[in-house]
Amino acid sequence: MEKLQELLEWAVQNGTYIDKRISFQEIEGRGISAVINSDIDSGENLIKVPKDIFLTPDIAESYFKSNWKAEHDRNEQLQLLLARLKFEKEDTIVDGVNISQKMAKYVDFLPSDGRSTGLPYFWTEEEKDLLRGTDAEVYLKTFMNAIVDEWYSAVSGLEGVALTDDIERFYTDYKRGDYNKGMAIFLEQKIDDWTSFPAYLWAHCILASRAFPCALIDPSTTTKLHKAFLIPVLDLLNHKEQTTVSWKYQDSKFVSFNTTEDPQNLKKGHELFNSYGDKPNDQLLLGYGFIIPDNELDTTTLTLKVDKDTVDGARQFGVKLPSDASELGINFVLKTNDALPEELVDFFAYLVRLKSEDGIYTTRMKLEGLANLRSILDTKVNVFRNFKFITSNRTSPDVVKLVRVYRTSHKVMFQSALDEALKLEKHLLKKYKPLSFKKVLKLDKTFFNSLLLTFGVMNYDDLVRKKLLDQAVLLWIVRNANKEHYSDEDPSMFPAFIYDTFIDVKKNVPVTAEDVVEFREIYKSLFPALSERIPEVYGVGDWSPRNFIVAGTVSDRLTFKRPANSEVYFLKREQSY
Ligand SMILES: C[S@@+](CC[C@H](N)C(=O)[O-])C[C@H]1O[C@@H](n2cnc3c(N)ncnc32)[C@H](O)[C@@H]1O
Repeated sequence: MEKLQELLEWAVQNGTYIDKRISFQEIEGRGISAVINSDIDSGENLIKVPKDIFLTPDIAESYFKSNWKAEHDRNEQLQLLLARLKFEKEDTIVDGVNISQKMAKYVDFLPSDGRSTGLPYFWTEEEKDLLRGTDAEVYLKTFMNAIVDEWYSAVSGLEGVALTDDIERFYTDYKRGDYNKGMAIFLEQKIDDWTSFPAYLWAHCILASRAFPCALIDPSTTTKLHKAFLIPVLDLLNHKEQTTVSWKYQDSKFVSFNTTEDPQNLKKGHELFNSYGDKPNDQLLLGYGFIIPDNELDTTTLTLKVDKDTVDGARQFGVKLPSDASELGINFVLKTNDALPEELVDFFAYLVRLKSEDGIYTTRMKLEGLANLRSILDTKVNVFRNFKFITSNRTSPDVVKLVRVYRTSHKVMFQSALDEALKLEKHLLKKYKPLSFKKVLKLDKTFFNSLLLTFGVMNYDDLVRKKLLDQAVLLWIVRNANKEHYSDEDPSMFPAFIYDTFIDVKKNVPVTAEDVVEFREIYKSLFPALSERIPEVYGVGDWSPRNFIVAGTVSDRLTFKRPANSEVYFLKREQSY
């Protein structure tokens, strides 16, 4: 708190304006926070910070000048300058100004070490393990690798700064994978070299969690939103989702903070919030070290790996894949308010399409695809549900609590996707009202009796239990093809689309040697017994093995088996909307 007071006094002495109705205090779980002392009815100009105390990339550029040899299109220079200000005892002079002295109160106030930034880069290995299998785990590794490379490129390109052996060794060992485990121990050491990786990572975390976009003060950076600068005091405000604020660069002299938050939320005792932008929990966790329970803007990723032909084929078919989709992975983003994106359903439909379904999404494809998607989502939910939290004296209760909420929010998103997939399946079945095999058995009493007599099947569930469902479907498809031979039966029992598909397949699809092998056993288990026992059904028309093979293809093309209850439906080949 003493450092906070010193920071505020310094800022005010240097021209900062802080509305008297705001004070700063520590709030459990959020650190320093801005609290309202008396009701605010208009949120204009509550804080104004003069440009003279900003820490900008320009200052960093002036400091490094021609000594800087590396490429830099991110925040490398400012991060390195900040690391120097924090961890180097010698003064840093920029264009004759002693920046170390000038910014001392600000730099002293900033978290004293990496761990205190709260960002997961500085978590213990045991804490990072708690993120296993989540998007945050992937981001953490990917970003850490990128920051290491960015740092090494920056420091090794610094003219006049000789890198220590330790630095060189760290980089080589890191690249070899020696730090895959053990990074935490390395990062726990006291930082005493401003060019070291821990110093740079600390500075990266400070910019990630406190900086503002340069575009605010420098129009030339409007397309480079990652370019950042620091505004003392304004960076003391915490974040609230969907709060409406604005920062204005007035007369190119100072940045003001303004809020149009509902005055009900600006009453005495409330906290004055900033907005860090609309962010899902992964971004909040990686950038700020906190997350929002029940975050309406949350997202999770379902990553699928398929070969290049499938990625290209899906695109050609018209599936709207994410732009970065490739054979390395397709990342489908599931959102809290859009748990089951259409393109994900389309992609799964595409994966199960048959040659005969080229060009359109049939209802069968949609239903079959959904069934497969549901099984993947179900696995995801179970992985989250069964995750065991291993805690020890190397896992802080705060981190455990945070990861619990994070993991729960992801489990909930996968569960919502699963619920949506089930709803969509029900909706499609209701909309297209396909003929169910259960209904067929009710209508076609002769056929059902034949199953009763030969297999002792009493009802549909019996068929499923005795694993005779698939055979029964094939038998009925062949019976349907033989419909002209059943003059006593009601012809409306035999739908034309199944008959027509049968004729079409028989005419156009060649029988392969594999087909013969596949159907031989099934056929032998049924014939000639069936035709001998129930000749009125199986002794008329064509019950040859060939027709069985054709029925197999017809079944592939026209049926969908609902995983929840093994109900089989016959679906016309038609576009699903
Ligand atoms: C820009 S600083 C805000 C000032 C900060 N509270 C401090 O003590 O200096 C951002 C940091 O504040 C904390 N923070 C901001 N908003 C928060 C929130 N809604 N919940 C929890 N922590 C929050 C996080 O530690 C974050 O990294």
